[in-house]
Amino acid sequence: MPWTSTNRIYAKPSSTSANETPSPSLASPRVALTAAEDSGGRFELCDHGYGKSSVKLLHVHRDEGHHVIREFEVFTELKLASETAYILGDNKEVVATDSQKNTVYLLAKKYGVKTPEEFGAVVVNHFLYMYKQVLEAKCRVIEYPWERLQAGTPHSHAFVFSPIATRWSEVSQTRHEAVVVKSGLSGLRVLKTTQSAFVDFVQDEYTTLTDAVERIFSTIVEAEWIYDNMRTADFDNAWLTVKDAILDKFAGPPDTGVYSPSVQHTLYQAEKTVLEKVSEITWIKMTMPNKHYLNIDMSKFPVNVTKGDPRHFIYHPIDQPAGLIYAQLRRRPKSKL
Ligand SMILES: O=c1[nH]c(=O)c2[nH]c(=O)[nH]c2[nH]1
Repeated sequence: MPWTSTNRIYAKPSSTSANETPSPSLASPRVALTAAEDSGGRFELCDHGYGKSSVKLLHVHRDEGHHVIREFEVFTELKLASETAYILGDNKEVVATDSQKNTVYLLAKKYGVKTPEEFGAVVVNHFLYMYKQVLEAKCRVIEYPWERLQAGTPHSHAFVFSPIATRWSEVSQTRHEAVVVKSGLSGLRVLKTTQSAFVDFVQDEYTTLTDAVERIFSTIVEAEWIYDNMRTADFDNAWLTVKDAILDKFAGPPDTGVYSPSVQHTLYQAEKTVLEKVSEITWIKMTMPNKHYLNIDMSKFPVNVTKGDPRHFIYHPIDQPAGLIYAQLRRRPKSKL
C-alpha cells in the first residue's frame, strides 16, 4: 500500500535546516523513523524481527567410504536497528528472508556442518558481519535424530531414524555483545512401572487424591540450558550427558531402579547431575509433565469377572490434564570467603 498519510510526526530530512520552511510542494518528504514518531508518541514498537523458518538441509560428509550425516531444520531471524521497514515500507535495509534461506545453504556448503550450536554461531556471525544494519541475529536449529545403523558393526553409510528425543539449539547475538548459546532437548518420553510414589502432600477439604506408595511414573521431558563458554564447550558431549543424566536419575540401575518420591525430586536430581558433570553449563531448566496412568477401580465388578492372572495390572492413561512441574537450577557465584 503506498504511504500517503499526512497527519504523522516526521523526522526532519537531513537536507532541510531548522529555520528553512520549504513550500509544501517542493519539500522532500519528512520521514517517520520510529513507531513512536509515527504515532505522535502514542505507540512504540517494543519488539520486531523477521526471518525464514524451517530451512531444511541434509549435510553429508563423504570421507572416502565413511559417510557422516546431519539433518537440520534451521530458523533464522534478524532484528534491524531501524524501524523504517515497518513504519515506512522502506525495504532498502531489508535482507530478504529468501536471501536468509540461501545463506543457510551457502554457509553449510562453505564451512560444513558440525553441531547445531556451531552452525548457529556461523550463521549469526555471518549476518552481523555482512550487514551493519542488523542489530541482532538469531539462529535456531532442530536436529533430526539419525543414528548410524549398527549391523553387528557400524555401517559406513546407512542410518536409522531414532527419535528418542529431539535436539535443538538457539544461538543469538546482539551487536557489540557476547554470543548466547542455548541448547535443548525435547520430547524425551519415559515410563517406569515401580519405584515411584507420591505421599504426605497437603490433605484438606480440596483433596481427593490419596497417598500413592506405588504408581506409574511417566513424563515427557523438556530441557534447555545455557553455556557460559562457547569456545571450550563440547556440545555433542553435553547433550548426551544431559540425556543420560535424565535417564539415569529417572530409571536408576537396570536391576534395582531408583526410588522417586515425586516428579519434583527426580527433576532436581537430574539437573544437579548435569551441573556437576558439564562445567560449561551456567543453568538448566527442565519441565516434566506428570502423564498420569490411573488405577482402574474394579471393586464394583463381580469377582468372577475381575479375577484373573494376579500379575495383570490395567491402568487408564490420562493425557490431560497433566501435572506440570519445572525447575531451573543455576550455579551460584563463587563465595569470596
Ligand atoms: O510427583 C508429583 N508431584 C506433585 O506435585 C503431584 N501432584 C499430584 O496430584 N500428583 C503429583 N505427583
